[in-house]
Amino acid sequence: MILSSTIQSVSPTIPLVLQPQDMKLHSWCENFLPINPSVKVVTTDQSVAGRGVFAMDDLQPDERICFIPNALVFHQENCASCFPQLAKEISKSKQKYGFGMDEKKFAWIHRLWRKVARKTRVQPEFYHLEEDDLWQPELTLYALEAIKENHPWKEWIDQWNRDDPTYSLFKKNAKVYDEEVIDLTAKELQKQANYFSDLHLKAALSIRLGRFEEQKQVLPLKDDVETSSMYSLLGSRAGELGDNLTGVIPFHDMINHSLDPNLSMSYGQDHIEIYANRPIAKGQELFLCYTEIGREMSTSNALWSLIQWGIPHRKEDIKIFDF
Ligand SMILES: C[S@@+](CC[C@H](N)C(=O)[O-])C[C@H]1O[C@@H](n2cnc3c(N)ncnc32)[C@H](O)[C@@H]1O
Repeated sequence: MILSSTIQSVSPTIPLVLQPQDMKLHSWCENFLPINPSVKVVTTDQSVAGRGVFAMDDLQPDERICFIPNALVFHQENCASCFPQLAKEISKSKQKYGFGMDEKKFAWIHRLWRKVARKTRVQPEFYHLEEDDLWQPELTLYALEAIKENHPWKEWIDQWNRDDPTYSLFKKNAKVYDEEVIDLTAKELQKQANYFSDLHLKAALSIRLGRFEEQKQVLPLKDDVETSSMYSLLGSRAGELGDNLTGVIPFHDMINHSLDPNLSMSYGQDHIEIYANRPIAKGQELFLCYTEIGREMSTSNALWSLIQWGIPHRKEDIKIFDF
């Protein structure tokens, strides 16, 4: 994986070739959403992340890349109408949990956070688990259900992928007390972003795993590798879509991140559109900026981006040093 969140890939010398899994994914997308015939999802070393979306022909500014009907977006509301039984179970679990009722239940995570704060001098935000924080475990349950039920989303979900140290940790279904594996993961992450201290990385990983454990006490998630892998995959693909609505947008989720993106998005009443915001030459990779913060990237955003999305940023792209 190349550590280049801001560098646009140059026109490749080797022609881009679609692998069989790329063709499968592409035909799934084309079945459901209009995509510009000049762009393709390609698995290639020329992508910043092993797979991305590329221009197979020159694209003009404002040219539409794809049109995604809201009904296809994998978010809590659409999932609840596709899987009403599971939606009922989720809602019952939330009611049973009773947010804010039993603060003592999570005293252990507050203790952990205090320890982290003492060691790193980072003041972690102390917050109690709220209903809005449950999008990741909730969408995990729906994604696993879609696979089980062979829902039309399955073919797309089967292609979800990420390749970074945090994902490896979740693929082992590691726990917050597995210090050795957390240590090793922090070392791997440090190779990608050596401006973070070992302690910061370990703290961030522990908080991430701790929060997952906390969420597992609210929703009926299994304690297995399939569940924790899906949870981590979702974390790297989902975005906030509106009030209490988070989701994964088909095709959009195949586009990699850059702080200097060549694509922009617009939101209609019932659809989302992605279009080129400048001329894009044949062979270039297409990019969106995942963070609204864009060029105002701070150290805490960079740490979050590394842990949650698996995306390292260059030190020179960090403009605000908030720890
Ligand atoms: C929404 S997906 C993008 C498509 C992804 N490459 C794929 O093959 O499915 C987000 C994942 O892509 C990778 N990624 C995206 N942008 C990246 C970048 N600029 N540098 C490194 N990895 C990136 C990260 O692993 C992240 O978890």
